[in-house]
Amino acid sequence: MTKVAVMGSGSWGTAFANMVADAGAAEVVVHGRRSEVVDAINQRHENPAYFPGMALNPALTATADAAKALHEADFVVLAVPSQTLRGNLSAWREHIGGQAVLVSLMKGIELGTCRRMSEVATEVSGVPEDRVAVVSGPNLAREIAERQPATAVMACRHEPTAVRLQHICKSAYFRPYTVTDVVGVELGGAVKNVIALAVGVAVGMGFGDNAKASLITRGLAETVRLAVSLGAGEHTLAGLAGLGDLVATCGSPLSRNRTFGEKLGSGMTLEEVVAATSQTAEGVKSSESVLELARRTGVEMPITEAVVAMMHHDLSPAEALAAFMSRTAKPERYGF
Ligand SMILES: NC(=O)C1=CN([C@@H]2O[C@H](COP(=O)(O)OP(=O)(O)OC[C@H]3O[C@@H](n4cnc5c(N)ncnc54)[C@H](O)[C@@H]3O)[C@@H](O)[C@H]2O)C=CC1
Ligand SMILES: O=C(CO)COP(=O)(O)O
Repeated sequence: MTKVAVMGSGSWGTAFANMVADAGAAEVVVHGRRSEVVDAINQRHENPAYFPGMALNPALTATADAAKALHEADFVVLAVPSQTLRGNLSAWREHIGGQAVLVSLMKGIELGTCRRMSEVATEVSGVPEDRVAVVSGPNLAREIAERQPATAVMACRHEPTAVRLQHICKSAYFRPYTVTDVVGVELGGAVKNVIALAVGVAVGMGFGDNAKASLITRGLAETVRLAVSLGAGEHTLAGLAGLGDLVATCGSPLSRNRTFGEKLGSGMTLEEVVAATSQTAEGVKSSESVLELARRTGVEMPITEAVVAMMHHDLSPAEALAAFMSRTAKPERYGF
């Protein structure tokens, strides 16, 4: 039987592993760092750190031994924070089999290098691009752990690899589509976290659906500008990994990025928000890499600029709003 190793037992790693176990076409093992989480998954079929009281598939197993998880794995699913992937994968690569497919669940851009996660995965592991895939879309982990219906895209330059991944993920409540535009899918996922921070700030400031919809729509426009400049197909951003994920994340109180922004918008200081956040809010760090990519490609990204200024340069939400609203009047453009 196909073996899937999910490296990371946090929110999305656990929900994804459980979803693949439910799909029934593969044997699934999760690698976690904490023995209490590993023991709880094996003995009580529960991850008390992320989804207390929620029943996981009893066939799902866990191990704290990375080599054991990776042994003879056909698919190696990477579910760690974007900024730690390079370090994590460096430790794991010697145990990854010669024909394994790497699958990134991550939505971030590496600080310093501005690399997408599939690029980091290829560079560190030596696994060729044809065997590196990305899963993205409107996938709030808790809803999927609750077995609510969802869709996603499985992206790989080599379509047969995406189809293999689709086969092991398809279930009664999860409908995966395939695409070959890895650049568009990864940029869609990384930038939506930045836009979700901005939406969260607006929500925290007490604004309603007009502000939210405006940020989502203009956020999509700047995402398309960047992604197309870097080689993506425009239509990908109108799909699940672009618009779909933006709508889900920006509309949901379950989003860690939106929640982070909301706390800042409601008056907490950045330090207080950081101290109150235990899970990964990727947009906080990735916003700097996204802005750097925009500068390199000469693309204008005003919402991203405002987010970077609020997250890293002490601009207050009120100042960011004033700066955004006083921009020069212009015709509406979607993309270019
Ligand atoms: N939670 C969600 O709803 C979704 C998350 N994602 C993406 O999946 C990726 C992982 O996110 P989550 O599972 O939600 O994050 P999380 O914060 O819930 O879990 C991160 C996991 O990585 C592990 N880890 C391994 N090495 C680490 C290190 N050096 N530092 C910190 N943690 C380390 C942690 O122990 C933990 O199990 C992110 O890129 C996120 O954007 C994508 C779709 C949905
Ligand atoms: O990517 C997500 C939903 O698709 C989850 O968003 P957060 O990381 O903001 O929780």
